[in-house]
Amino acid sequence: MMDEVYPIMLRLGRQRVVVVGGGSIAARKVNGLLQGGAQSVTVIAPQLCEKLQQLADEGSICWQAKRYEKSVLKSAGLVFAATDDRRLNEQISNDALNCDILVCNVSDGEQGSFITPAVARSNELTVAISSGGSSPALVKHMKRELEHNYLPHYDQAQQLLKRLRADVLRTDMNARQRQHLLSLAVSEAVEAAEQPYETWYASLYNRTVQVEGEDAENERENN
Ligand SMILES: C[C@@]1(CC(=O)O)c2cc3[nH]c(cc4nc(cc5[nH]c(cc(n2)[C@H]1CCC(=O)O)[C@@](C)(CC(=O)O)[C@@H]5CCC(=O)O)C(CC(=O)O)=C4CCC(=O)O)c(CCC(=O)O)c3CC(=O)O
Ligand SMILES: NC(=O)C1=CN([C@@H]2O[C@H](COP(=O)(O)OP(=O)(O)OC[C@H]3O[C@@H](n4cnc5c(N)ncnc54)[C@H](O)[C@@H]3O)[C@@H](O)[C@H]2O)C=CC1
Repeated sequence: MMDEVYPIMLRLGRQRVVVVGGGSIAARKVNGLLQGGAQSVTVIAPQLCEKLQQLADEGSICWQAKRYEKSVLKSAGLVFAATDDRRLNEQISNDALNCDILVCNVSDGEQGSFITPAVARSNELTVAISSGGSSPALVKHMKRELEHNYLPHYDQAQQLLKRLRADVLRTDMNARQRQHLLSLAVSEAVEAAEQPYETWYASLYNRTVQVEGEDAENERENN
């Protein structure tokens, strides 16, 4: 049984990510990293599989054609120990942990400091699913289901609510009014695309101001 885990959404940007190993599992991790916006991925391996070779050829990743040595961890922010040698993966994990670098050990999930969730994406929505290492095949299945049957349903609502929230943040509504308006909007957003944005916005605004007015009146009466 794995310990509890704490999920976060990382902005990797130029952060240096080091992947040790160049096989199919390393390739899957690299793919996820690139999809997640990583701009500096270095792969350390004497040999690369076809997919990684292609990414190296097109300049999407950096390849150092050599065996692991501790110095490759220098200035890394994130490390994947993804060779086919369990003992080496453990060594890499310990080296990284000793330098306070976040590390994932692909041959023993309990050994590193993080594990890789399955990730379902649809536009700006990202859902990360984890079984804490107990069933990777199940989270892979759930990811597919979310991507095909669930997330697309919210695409339009997400775009609409993004615009609405930006507009609302520009008004002089107070935090309570904003919260009221936005939670009202969420309950309507899936259907809201059928009317012009301005009409919907005005309706939300009027209802929020009205409810807030009634609330303030009730408060005065109670005091
Ligand atoms: C702990 C973790 C560490 C980590 O890698 O981060 C880990 C560990 C291990 N996986 C193993 C096996 C498999 N892993 C997959 C698939 C995925 N594995 C992923 C994550 C994780 N795997 C982390 C936990 C995630 C969690 O549960 O929350 C996914 C979600 C994300 C990704 O890899 O990107 C990706 C699916 C997403 C996608 O495809 O999009 C499949 C299915 C398949 O390949 O079809 C199998 C075969 C079936 C099976 O065994 O269940 C083995 C045994 C190796 C051996 O036999 O030697 C270990 C070692 C161990 O158990 O510790
Ligand atoms: N976490 C996960 O999702 C999963 C993990 N696994 C584990 O992942 C391991 C790797 O699997 P694959 O990628 O399929 O293996 P693979 O055999 O395709 O690739 C192994 C890679 O490690 C490299 N390597 C070996 N010794 C090295 C060293 N000293 N320094 C640097 N690189 C070195 C090789 O050059 C090769 O590129 C498996 O042993 C298995 O335990 C397997 C399935 C899923």
